[in-house]
Amino acid sequence: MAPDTDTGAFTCRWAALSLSNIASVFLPDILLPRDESDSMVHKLVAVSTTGGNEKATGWLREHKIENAADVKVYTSWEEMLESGGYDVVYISTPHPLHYEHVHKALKHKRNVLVEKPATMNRAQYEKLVSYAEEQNVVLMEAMWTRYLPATKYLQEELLPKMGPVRRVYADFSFPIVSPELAHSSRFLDKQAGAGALLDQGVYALTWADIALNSGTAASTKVTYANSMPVAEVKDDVDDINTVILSRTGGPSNKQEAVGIVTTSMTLPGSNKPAFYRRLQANKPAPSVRIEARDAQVSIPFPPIRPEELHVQWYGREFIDEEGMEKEEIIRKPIARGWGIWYQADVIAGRVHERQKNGSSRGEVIGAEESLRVLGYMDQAREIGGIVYDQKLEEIPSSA
Ligand SMILES: NC(=O)C1=CN([C@@H]2O[C@H](COP(=O)(O)OP(=O)(O)OC[C@H]3O[C@@H](n4cnc5c(N)ncnc54)[C@H](OP(=O)(O)O)[C@@H]3O)[C@@H](O)[C@H]2O)C=CC1
Ligand SMILES: O=C1OC[C@@H](O)[C@H](O)[C@H]1O
Repeated sequence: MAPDTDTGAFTCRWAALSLSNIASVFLPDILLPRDESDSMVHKLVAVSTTGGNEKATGWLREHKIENAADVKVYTSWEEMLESGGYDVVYISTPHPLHYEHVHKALKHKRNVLVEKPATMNRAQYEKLVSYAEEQNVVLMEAMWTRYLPATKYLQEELLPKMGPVRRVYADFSFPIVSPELAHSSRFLDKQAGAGALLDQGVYALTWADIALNSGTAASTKVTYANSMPVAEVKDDVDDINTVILSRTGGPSNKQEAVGIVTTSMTLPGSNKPAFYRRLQANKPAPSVRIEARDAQVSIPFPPIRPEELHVQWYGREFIDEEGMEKEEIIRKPIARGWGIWYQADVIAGRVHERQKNGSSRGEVIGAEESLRVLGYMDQAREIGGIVYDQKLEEIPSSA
């Protein structure tokens, strides 16, 4: 356990398994300066990279990591997992490697934050969930969107007041793939888990899950799926996907609702420079629309990083002089940086609690939600015909 700072804040020490593109967003984001009154700070203490010392040194310099000289560099991820000396390991390798990397981390009793999608399928994550519990550590899927202020406000304050949800549209389409993109990129290489459903659908399905499953005992499953691959790429890499979820059940089957979920890695438009900058565009067409009995709420693009909720309440008191429903815009801005750090505070907080108070069993933050969404992706793949090499889907017998 790291000593608390002079201000009494908990210092959460991080190790990074891989210096991936997203690690270059996540790590600088968690290291941004914080208010003195904050109850925790994050510190990077170890990295492992297959790119060797040169990649690590260049990366630490490029990202201006303050304590770079003290960051231990490993060229073997196994060795880093074995050695310890940190509170949480952040795993951001391509998704077909998540199972093996998380499993090894749990074996060494490391707390783990693993990038989305947590694994290739539900069965793999089920296995990791029970293993984390057995090993008495904390595991969490890095579904960062769930932990942002706008999402939390929607779930905790707005949805409970909107009456039963009847329909949700959720789209995450973002043109990552262009004709110029190398076929070896993880976005087009099936061995690296390429495909819009696992990469982007996981967010859109998360929104459908939030809308359909918050505060209800009803059950939701995929009833239709259609998948169109990226043109002119050798393996079928799924691109334009349409998935329909149906919710049934609840008292007298009154909780019927539908979710329409879409993805694309080629629509809308072309992929030109400034990938992450383009993700900051607040486009007027909503990416998510949740329709309930008493109101509807829309979320502008990008649905991975909402900062505004556009709400229309139904009822006479909300009608303007022209007979139209008034729109209320609720702003819930991200306090600093990209906002991917909120989830880091969540897992660090749990780890700190457990270090202070002790624990006899591990815990998986958001386990039910992650498992439900992985289950929807399994069902959609089955119906829509999205197939990966069986080896990527296995649970190795030694594990
Ligand atoms: N939360 C979010 O917003 C985002 C999440 N993601 C998720 O993060 C994951 C990574 O995506 P992305 O950053 O685009 O990936 P990249 O292709 O940029 O990086 C993947 C990295 O994994 C490491 N790696 C690859 N193969 C191996 C191996 N066999 N053994 C050990 N390490 C290996 C390498 O890092 P090194 O060279 O350092 O060893 C490589 O650079 C995916 O699961 C993706 O879905 C991606 C983008 C955004
Ligand atoms: O998680 C992600 O967020 C941004 C996307 O465009 C990217 O493909 C995906 O991996």
